[in-house]
Amino acid sequence: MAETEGAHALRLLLVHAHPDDETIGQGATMAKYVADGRGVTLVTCTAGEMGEILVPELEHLAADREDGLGEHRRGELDEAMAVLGVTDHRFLGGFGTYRDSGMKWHPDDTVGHALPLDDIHDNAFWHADLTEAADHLVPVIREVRPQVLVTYDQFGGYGHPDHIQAHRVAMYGAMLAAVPSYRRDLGEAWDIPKIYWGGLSQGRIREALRRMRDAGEESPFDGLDPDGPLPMFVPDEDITTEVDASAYGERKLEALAKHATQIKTDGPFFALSNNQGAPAMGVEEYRLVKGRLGPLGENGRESDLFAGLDGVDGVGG
Ligand SMILES: CC(=O)N[C@H]1[C@@H](O[C@@H]2[C@H](O)[C@H](O)[C@@H](O)[C@H](O)[C@H]2O)O[C@H](CO)[C@@H](O)[C@@H]1O
Ligand SMILES: [Zn+2]
Repeated sequence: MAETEGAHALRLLLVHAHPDDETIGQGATMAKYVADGRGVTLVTCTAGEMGEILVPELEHLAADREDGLGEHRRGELDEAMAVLGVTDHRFLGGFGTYRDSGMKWHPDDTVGHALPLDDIHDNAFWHADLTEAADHLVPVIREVRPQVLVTYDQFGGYGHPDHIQAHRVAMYGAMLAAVPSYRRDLGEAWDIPKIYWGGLSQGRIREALRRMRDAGEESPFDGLDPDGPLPMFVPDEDITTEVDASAYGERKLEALAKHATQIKTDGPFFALSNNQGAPAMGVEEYRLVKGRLGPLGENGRESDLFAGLDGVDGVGG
């Protein structure tokens, strides 16, 4: 059961598609801001019912058997959020409203992103009505009144249909929530001052892949050439913000391990982290897509998602 946030002066809202995306993308940032006394609210759009199951003794939960993976991943998410200290996490529209769409890569390159399996469920998130889904987010935005929203880019990061849909719902919901005359029954309008898309820069992934190659480690990204083009990652020049939450890198790894059906702790992903060291896992990158950048560091990037908000409603000073 989500707890309503206390009166935090600074509040972050994250919108993600499946349990585990939040920790993979922003787990260290979430832990840092909770520790800094800021409000952190997570909205997850599906329960990940169609995911793979990396734990053999849980294979009976698969969608084509007992179809119990969504409920199990709800528990994994609870445990991961407990590790990060996040107490306010909700499912869009309530648990089970939207279902994981599954994924397969479309054979036609012009589509460019994964498409769900043909026989997906009626309430698959990919087929959600955008306004209906956004209307589940509007009251959350108007209740939480966040200064910062984080979601995916238009490609959903790596092209998963639910990530793309979560991006659309988050961006459209933020726009609708800001319109005073829109659905007054859903609360008083709130215009989120800063919106970011999470991302991983080509520079950081290239450096990590080269380090693993040189160390003879297996790469978690099959077939990626560290010296070749990396179009599925963000060009360095597009990254505006780098949150150094390296002090929470271990916490992030601990939370990732709670998503045990999805992430192997003895797999190359953890090897990547072990190779880089947990602190490196705690540096998380963002693109500011709405609002004003705060002060830039020597790296030419902003270091705090809440920077540059002076004088904005809800922020002291
Ligand atoms: C990180 C993420 O978004 N995971 C999704 C994704 O999982 C992939 C999927 O199961 C694919 O079939 C596997 O080969 C791949 O290794 C997985 O990462 O898609 C799932 C189904 O929609 C989703 O539940 C999972 O959270
Ligand atoms: Zn996902």
